[in-house]
Amino acid sequence: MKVVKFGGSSLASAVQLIKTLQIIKDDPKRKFVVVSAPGKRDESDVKVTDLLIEYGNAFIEKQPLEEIQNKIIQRFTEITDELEIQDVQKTISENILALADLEEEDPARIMDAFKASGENNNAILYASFLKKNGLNASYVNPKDAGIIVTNEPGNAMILPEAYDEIVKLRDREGISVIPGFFGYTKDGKICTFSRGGSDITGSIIAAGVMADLYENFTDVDAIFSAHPGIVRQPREVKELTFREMRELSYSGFGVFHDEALFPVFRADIPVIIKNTNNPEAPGTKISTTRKVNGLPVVGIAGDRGFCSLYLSKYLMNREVGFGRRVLNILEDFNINFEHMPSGIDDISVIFRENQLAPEDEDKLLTRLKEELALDEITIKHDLAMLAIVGEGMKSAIGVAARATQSFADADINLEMISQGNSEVTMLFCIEERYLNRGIRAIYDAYFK
Ligand SMILES: Nc1ncnc2c1ncn2[C@@H]1O[C@H](COP(=O)(O)OP(=O)(O)O)[C@@H](O)[C@H]1O
Ligand SMILES: N[C@@H](CC(=O)OP(=O)(O)O)C(=O)O
Repeated sequence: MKVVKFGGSSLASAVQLIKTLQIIKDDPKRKFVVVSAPGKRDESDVKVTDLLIEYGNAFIEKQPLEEIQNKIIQRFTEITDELEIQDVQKTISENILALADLEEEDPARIMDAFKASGENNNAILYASFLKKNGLNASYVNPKDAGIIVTNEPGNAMILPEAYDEIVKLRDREGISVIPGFFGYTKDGKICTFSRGGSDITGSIIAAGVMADLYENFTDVDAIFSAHPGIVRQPREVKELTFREMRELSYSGFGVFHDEALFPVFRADIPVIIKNTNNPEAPGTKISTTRKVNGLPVVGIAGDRGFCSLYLSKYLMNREVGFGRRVLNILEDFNINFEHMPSGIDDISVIFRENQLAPEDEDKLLTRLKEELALDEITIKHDLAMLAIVGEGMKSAIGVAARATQSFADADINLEMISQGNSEVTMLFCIEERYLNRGIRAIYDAYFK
């Protein structure tokens, strides 16, 4: 059996839903369908999830709700009218309006209940659409599916015991349509995954039902070696390992959520990324191993929004526990660091800017300077991390040399270089404003 996930772009309009119907009909093994909320119909459009966030904010701030409610209902009505499944529209409209009766104080929980209703109502809609077209399909609420998650609004994680329930879905008759993006806490509260989290639901269901394949349908023929908005017509990647995909997703490939790989990786279930608009294209396969085709690098990813703390102290190398004390102070500020390159007498800590509230910056620097008796401490903002990824890098010589030369030729100064022991990724920290130029330079160096 196969688990299929349709992303927001695949369900943005009636025309898109009709394409997905053919995909489901083409293969009777497609027994589990995980759906996102309707996404963007074109570049200028707004995703239903973003409309629901606007609705949730208006509700929290006790502002008028009618306009935004109508906008959301209208998005669904356009689809149900065109697909002639108007009977289900009444339920969806009522569900959207009922959000305004929510009795909940915590803004984060309110927001999750609002966000989740995009996927939930779309699953109700989608099951009705499949039935109308002669398929034996039914909607399954994530609670009934057994998707029990941690109590972290907007950032939930699946609990291990959830799999004991999810496996029971195998016995269901017909096609099960499951909303993506959210689960329930042990005490029955809705909690969403982080943004893009329907990919995670698909992976959880695939691992839970022990599927043969997890098919993730999106709007591109394959995963490309670089973001198609940055490099013109980048090369398609036929195969990736889980490790390569994890590194690329984490470093900025928005096409597949980085946390979504974990369940399928552990269960050793291959993933295929395919295009709803061109399902004949072979797509990109992600699995444990792949043939290394001679090229050391498979992809180049980049992400903005980092900052770097530079700490220096003469004879730091002699001080036992120095690193631990730095990290303890960071922990007090709830900062999760990404990288920590070090020299003899200095250490840098790179973390995402959103980890540190601007009003806390001075406090953090003062505490570090005083408690660690530093000679110097500085913080640099507006940095980007650029990652070069490929299993083939392990056995290739000169990968770093070629990259650093390309940065030099493109007139880009390197703030930091780091290569993990796995040798699957090499990371470069550069100024944010040079990120796209850097990606293009590195792409040309490895693929042209
Ligand atoms: N390296 C990449 N390869 C393919 N697509 C990428 C890459 N990096 C970013 N993307 C973007 O990811 C988009 C698909 O992801 P997403 O918007 O989450 O789709 P969905 O609506 O199917 O969930 C593509 O349209 C593309 O612009
Ligand atoms: N709709 C949610 C979850 C999701 O996965 O959506 P998409 O498949 O459109 O990336 C979001 O926008 O975050």
